[in-house]
Amino acid sequence: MIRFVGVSKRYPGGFEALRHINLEIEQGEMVFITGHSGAGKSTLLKLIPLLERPSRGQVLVNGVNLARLRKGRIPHLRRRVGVIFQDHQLLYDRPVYDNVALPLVIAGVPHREVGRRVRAALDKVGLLNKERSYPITLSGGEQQRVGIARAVVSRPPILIADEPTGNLDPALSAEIMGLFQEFNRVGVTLLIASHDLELIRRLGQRVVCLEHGEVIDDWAGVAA
Ligand SMILES: Nc1ncnc2c1ncn2[C@@H]1O[C@H](COP(=O)(O)OP(=O)(O)OP(=O)(O)O)[C@@H](O)[C@H]1O
Repeated sequence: MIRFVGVSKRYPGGFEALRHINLEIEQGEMVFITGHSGAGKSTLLKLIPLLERPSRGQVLVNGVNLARLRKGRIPHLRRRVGVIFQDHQLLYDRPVYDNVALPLVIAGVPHREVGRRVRAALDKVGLLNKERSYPITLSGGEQQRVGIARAVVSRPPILIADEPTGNLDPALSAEIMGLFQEFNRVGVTLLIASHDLELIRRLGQRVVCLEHGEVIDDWAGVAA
Protein backbone atom coordinates (compact mmCIF):
# COMPACT_ATOMS: atom_id res chain seq x y z
CA MET A 1 0.00 0.00 0.00
CA ILE A 2 2.88 2.36 0.84
CA ARG A 3 6.31 1.82 -0.67
CA PHE A 4 9.53 3.75 -0.26
CA VAL A 5 12.05 2.85 -2.94
CA GLY A 6 15.57 4.22 -2.50
CA VAL A 7 14.22 7.37 -0.88
CA SER A 8 16.58 10.13 0.24
CA LYS A 9 15.62 13.57 1.48
CA ARG A 10 18.02 16.48 1.52
CA TYR A 11 16.61 19.69 2.97
CA PRO A 12 17.54 23.09 1.54
CA GLY A 13 20.84 23.87 3.23
CA GLY A 14 22.12 20.39 2.49
CA PHE A 15 21.14 18.32 5.52
CA GLU A 16 20.33 14.75 4.51
CA ALA A 17 17.41 13.74 6.75
CA LEU A 18 16.71 10.40 5.00
CA ARG A 19 19.17 8.12 3.21
CA HIS A 20 18.20 5.43 0.79
CA ILE A 21 15.07 4.21 2.56
CA ASN A 22 13.46 1.01 1.28
CA LEU A 23 10.27 0.16 3.08
CA GLU A 24 7.04 -1.60 2.30
CA ILE A 25 3.88 -1.23 4.36
CA GLU A 26 0.97 -3.50 3.60
CA GLN A 27 -2.65 -2.49 3.74
CA GLY A 28 -4.00 -2.94 7.28
CA GLU A 29 -0.60 -2.83 9.00
CA MET A 30 0.09 -0.78 12.13
CA VAL A 31 3.73 0.28 12.10
CA PHE A 32 5.70 2.30 14.60
CA ILE A 33 8.58 4.48 13.45
CA THR A 34 11.10 5.06 16.17
CA GLY A 35 14.62 6.44 16.52
CA HIS A 36 16.52 9.29 18.15
CA SER A 37 15.51 12.93 17.88
CA GLY A 38 16.43 14.09 14.38
CA ALA A 39 16.57 10.53 13.01
CA GLY A 40 14.12 11.45 10.25
CA LYS A 41 10.81 10.08 11.58
CA SER A 42 8.73 13.20 10.84
CA THR A 43 10.38 13.61 7.47
CA LEU A 44 9.49 10.03 6.53
CA LEU A 45 5.84 10.54 7.49
CA LYS A 46 5.59 13.88 5.68
CA LEU A 47 6.47 12.28 2.35
CA ILE A 48 3.24 10.23 2.33
CA PRO A 49 0.72 13.11 2.06
CA LEU A 50 3.29 15.11 0.03
CA LEU A 51 3.97 17.61 2.80
CA GLU A 52 7.57 17.08 1.68
CA ARG A 53 9.02 15.54 -1.45
CA PRO A 54 11.97 13.16 -1.69
CA SER A 55 15.20 14.37 -3.25
CA ARG A 56 15.84 10.90 -4.66
CA GLY A 57 13.85 7.69 -4.97
CA GLN A 58 10.13 7.07 -5.11
CA VAL A 59 7.21 6.98 -2.73
CA LEU A 60 4.24 4.95 -3.94
CA VAL A 61 0.79 4.98 -2.37
CA ASN A 62 -1.60 2.35 -3.74
CA GLY A 63 0.76 1.85 -6.65
CA VAL A 64 0.78 5.55 -7.55
CA ASN A 65 4.21 7.15 -7.77
CA LEU A 66 3.67 10.42 -5.91
CA ALA A 67 6.26 12.20 -8.05
CA ARG A 68 3.91 11.68 -10.98
CA LEU A 69 0.75 12.74 -9.18
CA ARG A 70 -0.84 15.72 -10.91
CA LYS A 71 -1.14 18.82 -8.73
CA GLY A 72 -4.93 18.66 -8.98
CA ARG A 73 -4.91 15.19 -7.38
CA ILE A 74 -2.99 16.23 -4.24
CA PRO A 75 -6.17 17.18 -2.30
CA HIS A 76 -7.56 13.73 -3.09
CA LEU A 77 -4.36 12.09 -1.76
CA ARG A 78 -4.56 14.21 1.39
CA ARG A 79 -8.14 13.16 2.03
CA ARG A 80 -6.94 9.56 1.93
CA VAL A 81 -4.12 10.16 4.42
CA GLY A 82 -5.28 11.40 7.82
CA VAL A 83 -2.56 13.29 9.70
CA ILE A 84 -2.28 13.59 13.49
CA PHE A 85 0.29 15.87 15.11
CA GLN A 86 1.65 15.96 18.64
CA ASP A 87 0.52 19.55 19.14
CA HIS A 88 -2.98 18.91 17.69
CA GLN A 89 -2.84 22.05 15.50
CA LEU A 90 -6.43 22.90 16.42
CA LEU A 91 -8.13 26.22 15.74
CA TYR A 92 -8.56 27.61 19.24
CA ASP A 93 -11.10 30.27 18.30
CA ARG A 94 -13.47 27.64 16.89
CA PRO A 95 -15.50 25.00 18.71
CA VAL A 96 -14.71 21.31 18.48
CA TYR A 97 -17.39 20.77 15.82
CA ASP A 98 -15.83 23.33 13.44
CA ASN A 99 -12.36 21.89 13.97
CA VAL A 100 -13.47 18.40 13.03
CA ALA A 101 -15.64 19.64 10.14
CA LEU A 102 -12.81 21.61 8.53
CA PRO A 103 -11.48 18.94 6.10
CA LEU A 104 -15.03 18.22 4.90
CA VAL A 105 -15.88 21.89 4.45
CA ILE A 106 -12.68 22.36 2.43
CA ALA A 107 -13.62 19.34 0.32
CA GLY A 108 -17.06 20.85 -0.37
CA VAL A 109 -19.03 18.06 1.32
CA PRO A 110 -22.75 19.00 1.61
CA HIS A 111 -23.79 20.60 4.89
CA ARG A 112 -26.01 17.76 6.18
CA GLU A 113 -23.43 15.13 5.36
CA VAL A 114 -20.82 17.19 7.26
CA GLY A 115 -22.98 17.08 10.40
CA ARG A 116 -23.48 13.35 10.14
CA ARG A 117 -19.81 12.59 9.61
CA VAL A 118 -18.53 14.99 12.27
CA ARG A 119 -20.81 13.37 14.85
CA ALA A 120 -19.72 9.89 13.76
CA ALA A 121 -16.04 10.92 14.15
CA LEU A 122 -16.66 12.53 17.55
CA ASP A 123 -18.54 9.44 18.65
CA LYS A 124 -15.58 7.23 17.71
CA VAL A 125 -13.23 9.23 19.94
CA GLY A 126 -15.80 9.54 22.76
CA LEU A 127 -16.33 13.31 22.48
CA LEU A 128 -19.86 13.58 21.19
CA ASN A 129 -20.86 15.68 24.20
CA LYS A 130 -18.09 18.23 23.53
CA GLU A 131 -18.97 19.41 20.05
CA ARG A 132 -19.80 22.96 21.21
CA SER A 133 -16.78 23.23 23.54
CA TYR A 134 -13.73 25.30 22.68
CA PRO A 135 -10.46 23.35 22.56
CA ILE A 136 -8.91 25.49 25.30
CA THR A 137 -11.50 24.14 27.78
CA LEU A 138 -10.48 20.52 27.06
CA SER A 139 -7.76 18.41 28.63
CA GLY A 140 -4.62 17.49 26.64
CA GLY A 141 -5.96 14.01 25.99
CA GLU A 142 -9.30 15.38 24.82
CA GLN A 143 -7.60 17.88 22.52
CA GLN A 144 -5.59 15.05 21.03
CA ARG A 145 -8.82 13.12 20.46
CA VAL A 146 -10.29 16.14 18.64
CA GLY A 147 -7.19 16.05 16.40
CA ILE A 148 -7.82 12.35 15.78
CA ALA A 149 -11.50 12.95 14.98
CA ARG A 150 -10.46 15.60 12.45
CA ALA A 151 -7.96 13.17 10.91
CA VAL A 152 -10.52 10.37 10.52
CA VAL A 153 -13.55 12.45 9.51
CA SER A 154 -12.85 11.88 5.80
CA ARG A 155 -12.59 8.14 6.57
CA PRO A 156 -9.04 7.87 5.23
CA PRO A 157 -7.64 4.37 4.65
CA ILE A 158 -4.23 5.60 5.91
CA LEU A 159 -3.50 7.42 9.16
CA ILE A 160 -0.12 8.91 10.03
CA ALA A 161 0.58 10.20 13.51
CA ASP A 162 3.68 12.14 14.56
CA GLU A 163 4.39 11.65 18.29
CA PRO A 164 0.67 11.56 19.06
CA THR A 165 1.25 10.80 22.74
CA GLY A 166 4.29 13.02 23.25
CA ASN A 167 2.58 15.35 25.73
CA LEU A 168 0.36 12.80 27.46
CA ASP A 169 0.77 10.77 30.64
CA PRO A 170 1.03 6.95 30.36
CA ALA A 171 -2.68 6.29 30.95
CA LEU A 172 -3.80 8.79 28.29
CA SER A 173 -1.11 7.53 25.91
CA ALA A 174 -2.43 4.00 26.27
CA GLU A 175 -5.96 5.29 25.63
CA ILE A 176 -4.90 7.03 22.41
CA MET A 177 -3.06 3.89 21.26
CA GLY A 178 -6.22 1.91 22.03
CA LEU A 179 -8.12 4.20 19.67
CA PHE A 180 -5.53 3.65 16.96
CA GLN A 181 -5.84 -0.11 17.45
CA GLU A 182 -9.60 0.17 16.97
CA PHE A 183 -9.09 2.00 13.67
CA ASN A 184 -6.54 -0.63 12.69
CA ARG A 185 -9.01 -3.43 13.48
CA VAL A 186 -11.41 -2.04 10.90
CA GLY A 187 -8.68 -2.03 8.27
CA VAL A 188 -7.02 1.38 8.54
CA THR A 189 -3.27 1.36 7.84
CA LEU A 190 -1.37 3.26 10.53
CA LEU A 191 2.13 4.72 10.72
CA ILE A 192 2.99 6.20 14.07
CA ALA A 193 6.23 7.99 14.95
CA SER A 194 6.95 7.59 18.63
CA HIS A 195 9.72 7.74 21.22
CA ASP A 196 7.71 5.76 23.73
CA LEU A 197 9.53 2.45 23.49
CA GLU A 198 7.79 0.90 26.45
CA LEU A 199 4.34 1.58 25.05
CA ILE A 200 5.41 0.38 21.59
CA ARG A 201 6.83 -2.85 23.00
CA ARG A 202 3.62 -3.57 24.87
CA LEU A 203 1.55 -3.24 21.71
CA GLY A 204 3.69 -5.82 19.92
CA GLN A 205 3.36 -4.28 16.46
CA ARG A 206 5.97 -3.90 13.73
CA VAL A 207 8.66 -1.36 14.61
CA VAL A 208 10.92 0.39 12.09
CA CYS A 209 13.91 2.04 13.73
CA LEU A 210 15.69 4.97 12.07
CA GLU A 211 19.16 6.24 12.86
CA HIS A 212 20.59 9.29 11.13
CA GLY A 213 18.11 8.91 8.29
CA GLU A 214 18.64 5.19 7.71
CA VAL A 215 16.54 2.16 8.59
CA ILE A 216 18.68 0.22 11.05
CA ASP A 217 16.03 -2.26 12.21
CA ASP A 218 12.63 -3.53 11.14
CA TRP A 219 11.02 -5.88 13.65
CA ALA A 220 7.87 -7.77 12.84
CA GLY A 221 5.09 -7.49 15.40
CA VAL A 222 4.49 -10.33 17.84
CA ALA A 223 1.05 -9.77 19.33
CA ALA A 224 -2.26 -10.08 17.50
N1 LIG B 1 12.33 21.95 6.91
C1 LIG B 1 13.56 21.58 7.29
N2 LIG B 1 14.65 22.22 6.83
C2 LIG B 1 15.90 21.82 7.16
N3 LIG B 1 16.16 20.78 7.97
C3 LIG B 1 15.12 20.10 8.47
C4 LIG B 1 13.77 20.46 8.15
N4 LIG B 1 12.95 19.58 8.78
C5 LIG B 1 13.74 18.73 9.46
N5 LIG B 1 15.04 19.03 9.27
C6 LIG B 1 16.18 18.31 9.82
O1 LIG B 1 16.12 16.96 9.38
C7 LIG B 1 16.47 16.07 10.45
C8 LIG B 1 15.37 15.09 10.67
O2 LIG B 1 14.25 15.77 11.19
P1 LIG B 1 12.90 15.03 11.57
O3 LIG B 1 11.99 16.07 12.11
O4 LIG B 1 12.45 14.21 10.44
O5 LIG B 1 13.42 14.08 12.76
P2 LIG B 1 12.61 13.29 13.85
O6 LIG B 1 13.20 11.93 13.91
O7 LIG B 1 11.15 13.39 13.59
O8 LIG B 1 12.97 14.10 15.16
P3 LIG B 1 12.13 14.40 16.50
O9 LIG B 1 11.98 13.07 17.18
O10 LIG B 1 13.01 15.33 17.26
O11 LIG B 1 10.84 15.00 16.06
C9 LIG B 1 16.77 16.97 11.66
O12 LIG B 1 18.16 17.12 11.78
C10 LIG B 1 16.11 18.27 11.33
O13 LIG B 1 16.80 19.35 11.91
